[in-house]
Amino acid sequence: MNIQDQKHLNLQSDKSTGSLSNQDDDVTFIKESSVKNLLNWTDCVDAMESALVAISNTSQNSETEPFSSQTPRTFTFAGNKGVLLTMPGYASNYTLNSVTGSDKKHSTLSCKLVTSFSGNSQLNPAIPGILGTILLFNSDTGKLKAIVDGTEITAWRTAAVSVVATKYLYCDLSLKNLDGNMTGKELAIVGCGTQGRIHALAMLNYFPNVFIKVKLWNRSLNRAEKLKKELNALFPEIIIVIADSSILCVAGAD
Ligand SMILES: NC(=O)C1=CN([C@@H]2O[C@H](COP(=O)(O)OP(=O)(O)OC[C@H]3O[C@@H](n4cnc5c(N)ncnc54)[C@H](O)[C@@H]3O)[C@@H](O)[C@H]2O)C=CC1
Ligand SMILES: O=C([O-])C1=[NH+]CCC1
Repeated sequence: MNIQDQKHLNLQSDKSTGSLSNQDDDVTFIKESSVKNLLNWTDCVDAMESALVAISNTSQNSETEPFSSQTPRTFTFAGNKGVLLTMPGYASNYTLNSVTGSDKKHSTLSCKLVTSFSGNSQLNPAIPGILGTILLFNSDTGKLKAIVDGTEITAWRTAAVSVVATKYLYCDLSLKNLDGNMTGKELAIVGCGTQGRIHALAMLNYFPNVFIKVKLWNRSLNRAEKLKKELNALFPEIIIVIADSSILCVAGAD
């Protein structure tokens, strides 16, 4: 949303949350930089875990159990330049344990709009190929409550779902049946674009003291080097190496 659009909606800045809210309509706009400040891995993984539980129950008739309703996403092609995806969804009776405890139930009605334009990486300056905007509605009245920049959320939630899968399909199994410990592990990241980067950050932040080494591979060396530098600064105790091939990257990794 550009500045003129914001003025048109008579949005006012809320310094405490970094959000912009239209007091007349009670529509809040949360821009990307504020979204980045609001996200953390514990809450994000918790939310994805709850969403997956709700998604697994589509019966729609529970007063108390989590359930969801989700139509297939639609694809609107903008010639051969890119595509606009619409992703509506409703989740009800879910908990966010890390935020509001296990008693409070939440419901969310929303629609995410995502564009995917592969040429964006060639722009100067480059912008992400995948951009998102999330519309949040009051789930009792259907009234629009918030417009949230969804680019960072889309990146985070994708990696957060991988963390949930790792937690249940790898860590539990590892602790119970495999080698019986969760330290000294090696993480392999194949591809160091948006998703490769955020997956590395998700795994290293959510599972502290688990990984001793991260192996990176990317088709072009410069992106692997950029991520190596970032991870070295954030996790100086972890060995970060660049593998010569994708096969060598995954060889021996956990
Ligand atoms: N960015 C996001 O938030 C989300 C992305 N996705 C999906 O994840 C995938 C990656 O997306 P991004 O990380 O955003 O893209 P990106 O453009 O940031 O990164 C793409 C990665 O793929 C590598 N790559 C591309 N072509 C290759 C080839 N022929 N051989 C080897 N490596 C190649 C690039 O070097 C780069 O590491 C896409 O399929 C996207 O649809 C899914 C959900 C969310
Ligand atoms: O599920 C999602 O949000 C996306 N899938 C591909 C691009 C974004």
